[in-house]
Amino acid sequence: MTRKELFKNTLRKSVHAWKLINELPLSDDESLMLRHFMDQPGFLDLHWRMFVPAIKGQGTEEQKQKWLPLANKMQIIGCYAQTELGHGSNVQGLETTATFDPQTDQFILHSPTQTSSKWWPGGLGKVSTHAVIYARLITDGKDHGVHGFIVQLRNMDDHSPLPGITIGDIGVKFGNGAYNSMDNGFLMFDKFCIPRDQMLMRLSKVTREGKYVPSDVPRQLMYGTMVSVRQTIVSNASIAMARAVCIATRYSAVRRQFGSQNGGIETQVIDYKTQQNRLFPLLASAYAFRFVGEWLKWLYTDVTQRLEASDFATLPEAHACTAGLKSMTTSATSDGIEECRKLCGGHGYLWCSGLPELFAVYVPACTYEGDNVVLQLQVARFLMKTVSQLGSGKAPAGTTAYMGRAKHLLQCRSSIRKAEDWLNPAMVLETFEARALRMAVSCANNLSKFENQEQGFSELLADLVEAAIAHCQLIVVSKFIVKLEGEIKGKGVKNQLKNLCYIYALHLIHKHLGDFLSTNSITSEQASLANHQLRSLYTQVRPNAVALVDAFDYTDHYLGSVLGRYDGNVYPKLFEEALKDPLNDTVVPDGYHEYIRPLIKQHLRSARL
Ligand SMILES: CC/C=C\C/C=C\C/C=C\C/C=C\C/C=C\C/C=C\CCC(=O)SCCNC(=O)CCNC(=O)[C@H](O)C(C)(C)COP(=O)(O)OP(=O)(O)OC[C@H]1O[C@@H](n2cnc3c(N)ncnc32)[C@H](O)[C@@H]1OP(=O)(O)O
Ligand SMILES: Cc1cc2nc3c(=O)[nH]c(=O)nc-3n(C[C@H](O)[C@H](O)[C@H](O)COP(=O)(O)OP(=O)(O)OC[C@H]3O[C@@H](n4cnc5c(N)ncnc54)[C@H](O)[C@@H]3O)c2cc1C
Repeated sequence: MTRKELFKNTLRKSVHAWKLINELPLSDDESLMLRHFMDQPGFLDLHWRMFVPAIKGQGTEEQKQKWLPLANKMQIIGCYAQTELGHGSNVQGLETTATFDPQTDQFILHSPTQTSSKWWPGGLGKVSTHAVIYARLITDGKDHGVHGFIVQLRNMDDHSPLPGITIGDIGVKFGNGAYNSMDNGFLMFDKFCIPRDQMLMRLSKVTREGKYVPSDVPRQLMYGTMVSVRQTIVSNASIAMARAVCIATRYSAVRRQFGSQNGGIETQVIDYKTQQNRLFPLLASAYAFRFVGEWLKWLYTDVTQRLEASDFATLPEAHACTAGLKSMTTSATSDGIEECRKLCGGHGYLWCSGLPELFAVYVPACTYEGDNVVLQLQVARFLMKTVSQLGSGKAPAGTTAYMGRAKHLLQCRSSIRKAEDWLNPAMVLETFEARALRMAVSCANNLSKFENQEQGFSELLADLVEAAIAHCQLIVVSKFIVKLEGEIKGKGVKNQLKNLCYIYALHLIHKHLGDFLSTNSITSEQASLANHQLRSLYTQVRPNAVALVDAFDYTDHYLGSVLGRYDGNVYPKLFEEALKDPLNDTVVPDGYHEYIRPLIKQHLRSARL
């Protein structure tokens, strides 16, 4: 499809989905499922995942009563317009202004520079009638920082932009189809006025007289919508990883190369240890991210309930966990999808493998909802704060509880003696805890050598990100272990999950061996025992690998991959797909008479001479 066709088709699908949701009707969870099967980014994502939650989270009761019924019935369509041409990560650096005019009781929205243009918001370019806009609030010449506003963008009769608004699509993005179904947009305000009651005022307010009343709750609650989406992105990472792994695993069982003597049957590529060493950790990651996603959903629900009761104690941890896990899982999944493409050899590069499209649509997850490095630095700040408070009497809680055992973890030596010890949950956990704590403490020690903490932080950014990743990996490993300790129906299933859990943990040890050795969390002998155990786990997973991806229950239609077909009938179907290509409509291609024939004839003539 051309971009225009793709966009229009996505509108058609979205509206059809909305119709089904209402007619059947579907529950929230079922609607989410429908979104997965629709399998295309579109304006509904931003309306439901960001616009509505922003009003719910930051609006007053009156604002919710006014706007939510309209939004819930989709009588208005909204998006989340925060990022600007000049600033995305640095939210405090946004330039759009919202100046209160006491004469008219309105805010005047203005884009003072080109870099202040809103740039990227999904659904903004062509669809949304409304947006939650983030702009610097100015009253009586004073800048109060960034706040949210509900703004109508387009005329409700003919969809034209309202006077004072310039709006459009930012252009083609990475890949052929992929994220191009979405109208990511730009927007400029030219002294555009909105009534005062359209500032989202649950947190801070502007009175009729123009007095600014600051929030009596943490201002970071303004970032709540991002926290909520980051949480869902973790579960989505598992879905995308599982999809790529399903394709690569099934195809690896079909594909044969080498290994035959005297023309006998060749080896299935899945039987090569190198293939297993690349594939099975990704299979394990798909399961691991699902379990940590379930846990994160619980954590998010818990913090939401606490916030409603004005208990803000766990907000920093919820922010650190959602930011860090969003970052870690999306980076691993993007890399994992690309690895799956390579695991499928040349055919993985074909569009009909399903992997190029999956990669193109998935990879912006490393950037949207917070650049992955910027988010890990938030985790690092949280860790440095926690380390600095050790010994102050305030015991670290939740995912940093292990830091409360700093004395032990800083000096303990791993008691792994034989390969099987690497299947001991307590020993594995302690290894990850020791590594994470030692990396964090080492950063904190290095930071303390700087007179200026911010300057020290800047200098140590790369180390801090590594410490943050180590902490996040510990969370994923620990939540997988907790899952195993819970009720799992069927001993066989439990055994398989156990194998995957230890593959996940031991492959991380192998991958980050430098961290584990340099922090003395393990010795090189223990590292080689871990490798030995990993190889043995691969052997145990091998006979069940295809069943473990069948368990994701993806239909062929959803997978959209010739290589990942359930029936394994890959080669005839590759031919079928090839023959569908428009280039094969004619035997002699368009352009033959114009370019190829004259070229060949010229050679023939010169050959005769
Ligand atoms: C699509 C493929 C097909 C199939 C998939 C199938 C289905 C998919 C289904 C649905 C999709 C799901 C979701 C997708 C929906 C939409 C996603 C699409 C598009 C994405 C939209 C966006 O990108 S919106 C824009 C996002 N922007 C960002 O994330 C900006 C990142 N920057 C920031 O968050 C902040 O600026 C910052 C955190 C980096 C820094 O903030 P600030 O400068 O204010 O803070 P400080 O560093 O000074 O810290 C101050 C203290 O505040 C704490 N803090 C910061 N943030 C938070 C927070 N959120 N909550 C709580 N506390 C916070 C910080 O820790 C500091 O604390 P101290 O104690 O140290 O003072
Ligand atoms: C597909 C897609 C959809 C999007 N949808 C929306 C939307 O609906 N609404 C919306 O408001 N926005 C949206 N965005 C914007 C998105 O949220 C931002 O692009 C994202 O937050 C990253 O910000 P940035 O582009 O400013 O990156 P930058 O911050 O400019 O990042 C550039 C580089 O600088 C590095 N960097 C930046 N700051 C630091 C630092 N402090 N320390 C170390 N390194 C740093 C980053 O790691 C990165 O390598 C979307 C983006 C994409 C790609």
